[in-house]
Amino acid sequence: MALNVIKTSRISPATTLLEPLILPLTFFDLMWLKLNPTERVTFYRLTEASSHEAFYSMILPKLERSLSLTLTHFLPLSGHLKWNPQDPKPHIVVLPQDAVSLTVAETNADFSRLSSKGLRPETELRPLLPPDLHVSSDSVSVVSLQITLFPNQGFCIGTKVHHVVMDGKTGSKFHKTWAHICKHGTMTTPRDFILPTLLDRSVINVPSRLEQKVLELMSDKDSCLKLSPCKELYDDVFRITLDVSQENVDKLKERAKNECSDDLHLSTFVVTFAYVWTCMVKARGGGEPDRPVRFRYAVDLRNRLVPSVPETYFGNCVIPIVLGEYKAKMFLGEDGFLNGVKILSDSVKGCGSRGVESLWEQYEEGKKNLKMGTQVLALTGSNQFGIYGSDFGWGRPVNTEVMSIYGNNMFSMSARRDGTGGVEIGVALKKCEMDVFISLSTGGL
Ligand SMILES: CC(C)(COP(=O)(O)OP(=O)(O)OC[C@H]1O[C@@H](n2cnc3c(N)ncnc32)[C@H](O)[C@@H]1OP(=O)(O)O)[C@@H](O)C(=O)NCCC(=O)NCCSC(=O)CC(=O)O
Repeated sequence: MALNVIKTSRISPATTLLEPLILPLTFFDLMWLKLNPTERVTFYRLTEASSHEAFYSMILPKLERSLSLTLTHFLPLSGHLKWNPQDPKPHIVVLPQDAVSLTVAETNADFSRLSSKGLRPETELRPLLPPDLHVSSDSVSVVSLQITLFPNQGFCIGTKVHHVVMDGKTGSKFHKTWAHICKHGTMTTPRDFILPTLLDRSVINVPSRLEQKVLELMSDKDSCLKLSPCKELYDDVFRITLDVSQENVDKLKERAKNECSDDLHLSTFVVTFAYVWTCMVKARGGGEPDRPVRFRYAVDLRNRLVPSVPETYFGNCVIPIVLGEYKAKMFLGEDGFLNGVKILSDSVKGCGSRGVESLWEQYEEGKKNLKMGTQVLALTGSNQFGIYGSDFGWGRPVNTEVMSIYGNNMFSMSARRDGTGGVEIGVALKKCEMDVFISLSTGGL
């Protein structure tokens, strides 16, 4: 696949910032200081009438103008992460001249194949992501974007976002706001993403000692702005999207109910996560049944804190939940699915009743005690974000993929494109494990 970079521009917010905007990182932001950026690609099909010329004369200028307008509501995205030597913690700073880097590229690749849900090599999708976040001696940018045209077929928006600046909920709101402004030319307020965004950090009400704890665990100050080295990308990693229909979700819920009389929290999230994790453990092989496995997901605390955090809050309000250590054999047998459901059901129930400090302590302990060789299966994204609602004026996305799961042990979740319930699960695995995963996951439904 050939990729030709046409231009790289800097898109600034359509507002005049008279003074720098300084946003201290909260406990929930600091947690993600060392994490690799969240990466996503989203594909849009163009109609036959949208020629190559129309893309450059009409579509691209519209995308650029609406991005600039959107950034006025999401100002921190054009800024940088900085940590001054005299400050106890880092902050995001937005200077009047700051802008977001937008790369425009063209490719001769087959749009239909790359944007399909079928098996695709990871290496063919990664060029659709923008260049890495710009790191200088004392700061790092927080967002990088790329729009790639597939002439006469469609285009793709690739994003890299430093997780310290926003979580998945704020991120999907950004994407949907950009789409809405592009389609309608203005920000009439749709019900599901109320503007303006709230930058006030005082709405995050957690014990102040937690910030110190997270800083101790996450960083040494000298190297705080360097992200962890990227995970190695193997040539033989493939990606697939597993479509779990509402009917299949209902069957999984029914199966859990029939196998267990306990009062379980049987949500779509719980049953599909448990189902996929048993397939992932089995895909690794049953040769070492005593090997340690862990599971990780994030919980949104906006409605679980007291007082709750307004829906309009811009930033992070999620905390990772680590489940384990378990032995692989617990998920290899007939009762593997039910074991997963019980663990997750208890965990989700606990998120509502346990305080933030207790959730943090569990995570901290897990991070410190991680044994070498543990298979950590992590879930990213959520079926509650409605990411397929981002229509820029040329229809809903044909596909959207979280790309930062290439590390071979992560998978992503979103609601399905057609809005008829169920979920999509994005998986990236080495080919040998992928073959087993496909036969197990499709066979079991
Ligand atoms: C902790 C959770 C994952 C748990 O999700 P759940 O869907 O299980 O639970 P929920 O409380 O939200 O409730 C919704 C579902 O539970 C059902 N439900 C509620 N009470 C129930 C009960 N007593 N018994 C059975 N079902 C019940 C509802 O009908 C619905 O099901 P049904 O669904 O079947 O209709 C979620 O609450 C959450 O916080 N999601 C957001 C996570 C997030 O933000 N992730 C992104 C992290 S950042 C990231 O990853 C990076 C990035 O993306 O950029």
